[in-house]
Amino acid sequence: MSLPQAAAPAPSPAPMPQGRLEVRGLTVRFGTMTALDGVGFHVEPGETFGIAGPNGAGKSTLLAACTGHLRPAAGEVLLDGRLLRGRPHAFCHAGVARMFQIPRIFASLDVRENVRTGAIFGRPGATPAAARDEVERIMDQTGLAPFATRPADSLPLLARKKVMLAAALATGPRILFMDEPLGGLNEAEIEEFSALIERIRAERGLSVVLVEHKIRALVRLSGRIMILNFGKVLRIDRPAAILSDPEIIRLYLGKRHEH
Ligand SMILES: Nc1ncnc2c1ncn2[C@@H]1O[C@H](COP(=O)(O)OP(=O)(O)OP(=O)(O)O)[C@@H](O)[C@H]1O
Repeated sequence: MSLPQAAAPAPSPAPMPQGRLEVRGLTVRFGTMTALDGVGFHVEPGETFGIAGPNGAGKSTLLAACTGHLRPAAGEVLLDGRLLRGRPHAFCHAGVARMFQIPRIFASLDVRENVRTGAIFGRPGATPAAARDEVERIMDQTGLAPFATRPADSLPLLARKKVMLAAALATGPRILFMDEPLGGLNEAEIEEFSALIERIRAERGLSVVLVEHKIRALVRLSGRIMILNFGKVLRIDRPAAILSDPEIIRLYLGKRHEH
Protein backbone atom coordinates (compact mmCIF):
# COMPACT_ATOMS: atom_id res chain seq x y z
CA MET A 1 0.00 0.00 0.00
CA SER A 2 1.45 3.32 -0.95
CA LEU A 3 1.69 6.02 1.65
CA PRO A 4 -0.21 9.23 1.01
CA GLN A 5 2.01 11.79 -0.66
CA ALA A 6 2.86 14.90 1.31
CA ALA A 7 1.29 17.92 -0.27
CA ALA A 8 3.83 19.75 -2.43
CA PRO A 9 4.82 23.09 -0.93
CA ALA A 10 3.09 26.02 -2.56
CA PRO A 11 5.45 27.53 -5.15
CA SER A 12 6.94 30.79 -3.92
CA PRO A 13 6.08 33.71 -6.14
CA ALA A 14 8.67 34.43 -8.82
CA PRO A 15 10.84 37.42 -7.91
CA MET A 16 9.63 40.65 -9.51
CA PRO A 17 11.89 41.62 -12.40
CA GLN A 18 13.79 44.80 -11.64
CA GLY A 19 14.12 47.69 -14.02
CA ARG A 20 11.36 46.84 -16.50
CA LEU A 21 10.17 50.02 -18.14
CA GLU A 22 6.86 50.33 -19.94
CA VAL A 23 6.07 53.49 -21.91
CA ARG A 24 2.56 53.82 -23.31
CA GLY A 25 1.16 56.39 -25.71
CA LEU A 26 3.50 59.19 -24.64
CA THR A 27 2.58 62.52 -26.20
CA VAL A 28 4.36 65.82 -25.53
CA ARG A 29 3.39 69.15 -27.05
CA PHE A 30 5.20 72.48 -27.05
CA GLY A 31 2.41 74.92 -27.85
CA THR A 32 0.92 73.71 -31.11
CA MET A 33 3.94 71.57 -31.96
CA THR A 34 3.72 67.85 -31.18
CA ALA A 35 7.23 66.74 -30.22
CA LEU A 36 6.20 63.19 -29.22
CA ASP A 37 3.16 61.52 -30.68
CA GLY A 38 1.89 58.39 -28.92
CA VAL A 39 5.30 56.82 -28.36
CA GLY A 40 5.25 53.33 -26.85
CA PHE A 41 7.99 50.81 -26.09
CA HIS A 42 9.33 48.67 -23.26
CA VAL A 43 12.77 47.95 -21.82
CA GLU A 44 13.56 44.54 -20.32
CA PRO A 45 15.37 44.34 -16.96
CA GLY A 46 19.11 44.64 -17.59
CA GLU A 47 18.68 45.55 -21.26
CA THR A 48 20.43 48.42 -23.00
CA PHE A 49 17.75 50.02 -25.16
CA GLY A 50 19.20 52.36 -27.80
CA ILE A 51 17.39 55.34 -29.28
CA ALA A 52 18.44 57.02 -32.53
CA GLY A 53 16.90 59.32 -35.10
CA PRO A 54 17.53 62.59 -36.89
CA ASN A 55 17.95 65.93 -35.15
CA GLY A 56 14.67 67.15 -33.71
CA ALA A 57 13.08 63.65 -33.75
CA GLY A 58 12.16 63.95 -30.06
CA LYS A 59 14.89 61.86 -28.37
CA SER A 60 15.76 64.35 -25.61
CA THR A 61 12.09 65.17 -25.14
CA LEU A 62 11.39 61.47 -24.61
CA LEU A 63 14.12 61.20 -21.98
CA ALA A 64 12.80 64.30 -20.22
CA ALA A 65 9.26 62.88 -20.14
CA CYS A 66 10.50 59.49 -18.85
CA THR A 67 12.47 61.10 -16.00
CA GLY A 68 9.90 63.60 -14.74
CA HIS A 69 11.49 66.70 -16.29
CA LEU A 70 8.56 67.21 -18.67
CA ARG A 71 4.91 66.48 -18.08
CA PRO A 72 3.35 64.66 -21.05
CA ALA A 73 0.01 65.74 -22.49
CA ALA A 74 -0.95 62.05 -22.61
CA GLY A 75 0.46 58.62 -21.91
CA GLU A 76 2.18 56.94 -19.01
CA VAL A 77 5.52 55.58 -17.86
CA LEU A 78 5.71 52.54 -15.56
CA LEU A 79 8.74 51.06 -13.81
CA ASP A 80 8.28 47.48 -12.60
CA GLY A 81 4.54 47.93 -12.91
CA ARG A 82 4.42 51.14 -10.89
CA LEU A 83 3.16 54.32 -12.49
CA LEU A 84 5.76 57.10 -12.38
CA ARG A 85 4.44 60.59 -11.81
CA GLY A 86 5.34 63.88 -10.21
CA ARG A 87 8.56 65.83 -10.23
CA PRO A 88 12.05 64.51 -11.05
CA HIS A 89 12.88 63.68 -7.41
CA ALA A 90 9.79 61.40 -7.25
CA PHE A 91 11.04 59.57 -10.37
CA CYS A 92 14.51 59.38 -8.79
CA HIS A 93 13.19 57.86 -5.56
CA ALA A 94 11.24 55.35 -7.65
CA GLY A 95 14.51 54.10 -9.20
CA VAL A 96 15.04 56.35 -12.24
CA ALA A 97 18.34 58.16 -12.90
CA ARG A 98 19.32 60.42 -15.78
CA MET A 99 22.76 61.34 -17.02
CA PHE A 100 22.75 64.57 -18.96
CA GLN A 101 24.45 65.41 -22.26
CA ILE A 102 26.53 68.25 -20.83
CA PRO A 103 28.42 67.46 -17.62
CA ARG A 104 26.41 68.74 -14.67
CA ILE A 105 28.63 68.58 -11.65
CA PHE A 106 29.19 70.71 -8.59
CA ALA A 107 32.37 72.57 -9.53
CA SER A 108 33.16 73.62 -5.96
CA LEU A 109 32.98 70.04 -4.61
CA ASP A 110 35.56 67.33 -4.94
CA VAL A 111 34.86 64.08 -6.78
CA ARG A 112 33.78 62.08 -3.73
CA GLU A 113 31.45 64.88 -2.55
CA ASN A 114 29.86 65.01 -5.99
CA VAL A 115 29.14 61.29 -5.88
CA ARG A 116 27.86 61.66 -2.32
CA THR A 117 25.28 64.24 -3.46
CA GLY A 118 23.72 61.46 -5.56
CA ALA A 119 23.47 59.20 -2.51
CA ILE A 120 21.99 61.98 -0.34
CA PHE A 121 19.49 62.98 -3.02
CA GLY A 122 18.50 59.49 -4.11
CA ARG A 123 18.51 57.53 -0.83
CA PRO A 124 17.26 59.82 1.93
CA GLY A 125 16.46 56.78 4.12
CA ALA A 126 19.92 55.17 3.94
CA THR A 127 22.09 55.15 7.06
CA PRO A 128 25.23 57.32 6.76
CA ALA A 129 27.41 54.18 6.94
CA ALA A 130 25.47 52.42 4.16
CA ALA A 131 25.56 55.55 1.98
CA ARG A 132 29.32 55.94 2.60
CA ASP A 133 30.00 52.29 1.68
CA GLU A 134 27.96 52.57 -1.49
CA VAL A 135 29.75 55.78 -2.52
CA GLU A 136 33.14 54.07 -2.07
CA ARG A 137 31.94 51.00 -4.01
CA ILE A 138 30.83 53.21 -6.90
CA MET A 139 34.08 55.21 -6.81
CA ASP A 140 35.97 51.92 -7.23
CA GLN A 141 33.59 50.61 -9.89
CA THR A 142 33.96 53.76 -12.02
CA GLY A 143 37.72 54.08 -11.50
CA LEU A 144 37.35 57.41 -9.70
CA ALA A 145 38.89 56.36 -6.37
CA PRO A 146 42.36 57.80 -7.17
CA PHE A 147 40.76 61.20 -7.90
CA ALA A 148 38.46 61.27 -4.85
CA THR A 149 39.74 64.53 -3.38
CA ARG A 150 40.33 66.37 -6.65
CA PRO A 151 38.03 69.33 -7.39
CA ALA A 152 35.53 67.96 -9.94
CA ASP A 153 35.95 70.86 -12.38
CA SER A 154 39.73 70.29 -12.55
CA LEU A 155 39.21 66.98 -14.34
CA PRO A 156 39.19 66.36 -18.12
CA LEU A 157 35.87 65.72 -19.89
CA LEU A 158 35.90 61.92 -19.69
CA ALA A 159 36.56 61.98 -15.94
CA ARG A 160 33.79 64.57 -15.44
CA LYS A 161 31.42 62.27 -17.32
CA LYS A 162 32.46 59.45 -15.00
CA VAL A 163 31.68 61.69 -12.01
CA MET A 164 28.22 62.34 -13.45
CA LEU A 165 27.69 58.63 -14.07
CA ALA A 166 28.86 57.79 -10.54
CA ALA A 167 26.55 60.41 -8.99
CA ALA A 168 23.64 58.97 -10.99
CA LEU A 169 24.51 55.44 -9.80
CA ALA A 170 24.71 56.65 -6.20
CA THR A 171 20.98 57.49 -6.33
CA GLY A 172 20.39 53.70 -6.48
CA PRO A 173 18.62 53.43 -9.85
CA ARG A 174 17.05 50.40 -11.47
CA ILE A 175 17.06 52.20 -14.81
CA LEU A 176 19.53 54.78 -16.12
CA PHE A 177 18.69 57.20 -18.95
CA MET A 178 21.73 58.57 -20.79
CA ASP A 179 21.54 61.45 -23.27
CA GLU A 180 24.49 61.30 -25.68
CA PRO A 181 27.01 60.22 -23.04
CA LEU A 182 29.75 59.84 -25.68
CA GLY A 183 29.45 63.38 -27.08
CA GLY A 184 32.74 65.30 -27.20
CA LEU A 185 34.93 62.24 -26.59
CA ASN A 186 37.70 61.01 -28.92
CA GLU A 187 37.82 57.44 -30.28
CA ALA A 188 39.89 56.02 -27.42
CA GLU A 189 37.67 57.73 -24.83
CA ILE A 190 34.52 56.44 -26.57
CA GLU A 191 35.94 52.92 -26.28
CA GLU A 192 36.75 53.40 -22.60
CA PHE A 193 33.44 54.98 -21.60
CA SER A 194 31.39 52.48 -23.65
CA ALA A 195 33.19 49.61 -21.93
CA LEU A 196 32.54 51.20 -18.52
CA ILE A 197 28.81 51.65 -19.25
CA GLU A 198 28.58 48.03 -20.38
CA ARG A 199 30.51 46.69 -17.37
CA ILE A 200 28.40 48.66 -14.90
CA ARG A 201 25.17 47.56 -16.59
CA ALA A 202 26.25 43.93 -16.32
CA GLU A 203 27.61 44.15 -12.77
CA ARG A 204 24.59 45.99 -11.37
CA GLY A 205 21.92 44.35 -13.53
CA LEU A 206 20.90 47.86 -14.52
CA SER A 207 18.51 48.71 -17.36
CA VAL A 208 19.90 51.44 -19.61
CA VAL A 209 18.16 53.73 -22.10
CA LEU A 210 20.79 55.21 -24.36
CA VAL A 211 20.29 58.11 -26.77
CA GLU A 212 23.42 58.36 -28.87
CA HIS A 213 24.45 59.79 -32.23
CA LYS A 214 27.63 57.68 -32.29
CA ILE A 215 25.97 54.83 -34.13
CA ARG A 216 28.82 52.32 -34.02
CA ALA A 217 28.90 52.51 -30.23
CA LEU A 218 25.08 52.48 -30.00
CA VAL A 219 24.93 49.31 -32.10
CA ARG A 220 27.62 47.63 -30.00
CA LEU A 221 25.97 48.47 -26.67
CA SER A 222 22.27 48.03 -27.44
CA GLY A 223 20.13 44.89 -27.27
CA ARG A 224 17.48 46.67 -29.35
CA ILE A 225 17.31 50.07 -31.00
CA MET A 226 14.30 52.32 -31.51
CA ILE A 227 14.32 54.78 -34.40
CA LEU A 228 12.31 57.91 -33.72
CA ASN A 229 11.22 60.18 -36.52
CA PHE A 230 9.13 63.34 -36.18
CA GLY A 231 8.08 62.28 -32.68
CA LYS A 232 6.88 58.81 -33.73
CA VAL A 233 8.33 55.32 -33.47
CA LEU A 234 9.57 54.31 -36.90
CA ARG A 235 11.00 50.92 -35.93
CA ILE A 236 12.19 48.93 -32.91
CA ASP A 237 14.50 46.04 -33.70
CA ARG A 238 17.80 44.29 -33.11
CA PRO A 239 20.82 46.37 -34.18
CA ALA A 240 21.61 43.98 -37.05
CA ALA A 241 18.11 44.42 -38.50
CA ILE A 242 18.29 48.20 -38.11
CA LEU A 243 21.70 48.30 -39.79
CA SER A 244 20.54 46.16 -42.71
CA ASP A 245 17.65 48.48 -43.55
CA PRO A 246 19.02 50.80 -46.24
CA GLU A 247 16.07 53.18 -45.86
CA ILE A 248 16.83 53.71 -42.18
CA ILE A 249 20.52 54.17 -42.89
CA ARG A 250 19.84 56.69 -45.63
CA LEU A 251 17.07 58.67 -44.01
CA TYR A 252 17.56 58.45 -40.29
CA LEU A 253 21.14 57.66 -39.41
CA GLY A 254 22.84 59.50 -42.22
CA LYS A 255 26.40 60.62 -42.77
CA ARG A 256 26.44 63.13 -39.94
CA HIS A 257 26.07 60.36 -37.38
CA GLU A 258 28.57 57.84 -38.70
CA HIS A 259 31.33 58.23 -36.15
N1 LIG B 1 11.41 73.48 -24.63
C1 LIG B 1 11.01 73.43 -25.88
N2 LIG B 1 10.15 74.35 -26.39
C2 LIG B 1 9.72 74.28 -27.67
N3 LIG B 1 10.10 73.32 -28.54
C3 LIG B 1 10.97 72.39 -28.11
C4 LIG B 1 11.46 72.38 -26.78
N4 LIG B 1 12.29 71.32 -26.62
C5 LIG B 1 12.32 70.70 -27.82
N5 LIG B 1 11.53 71.32 -28.70
C6 LIG B 1 11.27 70.90 -30.10
O1 LIG B 1 10.80 69.57 -30.03
C7 LIG B 1 11.34 68.80 -31.12
C8 LIG B 1 12.09 67.62 -30.55
O2 LIG B 1 13.28 68.11 -29.93
P1 LIG B 1 14.31 67.16 -29.20
O3 LIG B 1 15.37 68.02 -28.62
O4 LIG B 1 13.61 66.24 -28.32
O5 LIG B 1 14.92 66.33 -30.44
P2 LIG B 1 16.20 65.38 -30.46
O6 LIG B 1 15.81 64.18 -31.26
O7 LIG B 1 16.72 65.18 -29.11
O8 LIG B 1 17.23 66.25 -31.33
P3 LIG B 1 18.86 66.29 -31.29
O9 LIG B 1 19.31 65.02 -31.93
O10 LIG B 1 19.18 67.48 -32.13
O11 LIG B 1 19.28 66.45 -29.86
C9 LIG B 1 12.20 69.75 -31.93
O12 LIG B 1 11.43 70.24 -33.00
C10 LIG B 1 12.54 70.85 -30.95
O13 LIG B 1 12.76 72.08 -31.63
